[in-house]
Amino acid sequence: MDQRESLKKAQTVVVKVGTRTLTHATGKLNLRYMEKLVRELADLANQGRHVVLVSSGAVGAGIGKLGLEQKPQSIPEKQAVAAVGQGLLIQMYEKLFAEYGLVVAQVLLTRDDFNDRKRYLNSRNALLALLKFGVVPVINENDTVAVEEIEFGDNDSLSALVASIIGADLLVLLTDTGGLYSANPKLDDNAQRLSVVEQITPEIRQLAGETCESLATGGMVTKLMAGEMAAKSGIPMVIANGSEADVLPRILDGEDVGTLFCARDKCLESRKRWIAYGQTAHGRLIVDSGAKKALLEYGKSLLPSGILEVMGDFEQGEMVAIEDHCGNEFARGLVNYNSGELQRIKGLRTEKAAEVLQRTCSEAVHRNNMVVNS
Ligand SMILES: Nc1ncnc2c1ncn2[C@@H]1O[C@H](COP(=O)(O)OP(=O)(O)O)[C@@H](O)[C@H]1O
Ligand SMILES: N[C@@H](CCC(=O)OP(=O)(O)O)C(=O)O
Repeated sequence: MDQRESLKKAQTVVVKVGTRTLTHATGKLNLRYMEKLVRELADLANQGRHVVLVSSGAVGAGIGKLGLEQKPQSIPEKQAVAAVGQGLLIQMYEKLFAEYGLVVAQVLLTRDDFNDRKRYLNSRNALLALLKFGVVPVINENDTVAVEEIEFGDNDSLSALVASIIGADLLVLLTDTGGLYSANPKLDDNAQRLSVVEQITPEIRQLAGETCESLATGGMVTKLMAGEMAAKSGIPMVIANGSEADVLPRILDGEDVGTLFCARDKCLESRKRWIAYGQTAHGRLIVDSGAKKALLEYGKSLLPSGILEVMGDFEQGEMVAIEDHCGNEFARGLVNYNSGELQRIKGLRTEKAAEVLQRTCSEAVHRNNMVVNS
């Protein structure tokens, strides 16, 4: 079936909207746009689809409300401004969705909520329960508590992770350009829109530039990262201009709107998605070329004998990045030893490792707990 045609059947749709589309340059909410967005989402819900909204704009709206000239630089100020803006956003969504008889639920997440598998599954179950009740979850990063170590930093990645954990059928990123262009259309008048991207290759990545807007985060770079995460989770993604008339119904009617990023046929199963995207790496294992080949080409587990260096401080069961000696990460997985133990047995054959630790020794990272880049 044509890739666009297949979008018609999407049952659960995650829509992410960026700051620049939700707020005016003053930081005040763009009410006309919010009304349009809510109307289109409500119409999708009326078609019997489940909709999830990932909405940025808390910092932008907070700036507008407090009459600040620019984005605050310090973390506490940014957190305070987000707390003000998030309230405004949800109040407006509640009012607008209520006009169409829909109930909204505010869901604020941080990266930390996904690190622990139990919390990850709890978040998923809560979101699925909301959808079962016919509620529209309105999700944002919990900016008021998220500091660097536990933040996503951009809602493009957050929306892809949300789509992945609830097993959505489509992710739509609404922004202020008509999709991915051959160059940044804000800077180059000759830039051409790409209609379909089969796979995010290094050439495609090269097209993506930063944002030109001071209130936005990430530009096309983070949108392509989201696309990669979605594709590997088996979910197609569309980037489109949120201001275009009827943009959401047209995408779901299979029209040639925005840029469609196709899903991979071979995608990761749920637990491996959590290993690949839900977790932050607690440490790094630098491995030799033999180990790299065994992992990438022969689908093997990582043995202590292939480890050259152990970096960072981690506990057994935590997620570590696996890198070659040039520092290229090519896999990640849950480690069977803590960092102190691995320091003592790195480079040793299994029998020798057992002698050193005085217990039976096995793989450093078992294949079942590992995801390799493909
Ligand atoms: N190749 C490209 N195609 C389209 N937009 C691009 C490209 N490279 C960079 N951009 C920039 O990405 C911006 C959209 O990202 P961003 O400002 O972060 O929006 P949002 O707030 O919707 O997340 C565009 O306004 C544009 O300036
Ligand atoms: N969580 C932040 C938005 C972060 C973000 O990704 O912004 P954007 O690039 O405008 O989607 C906020 O609500 O202000």
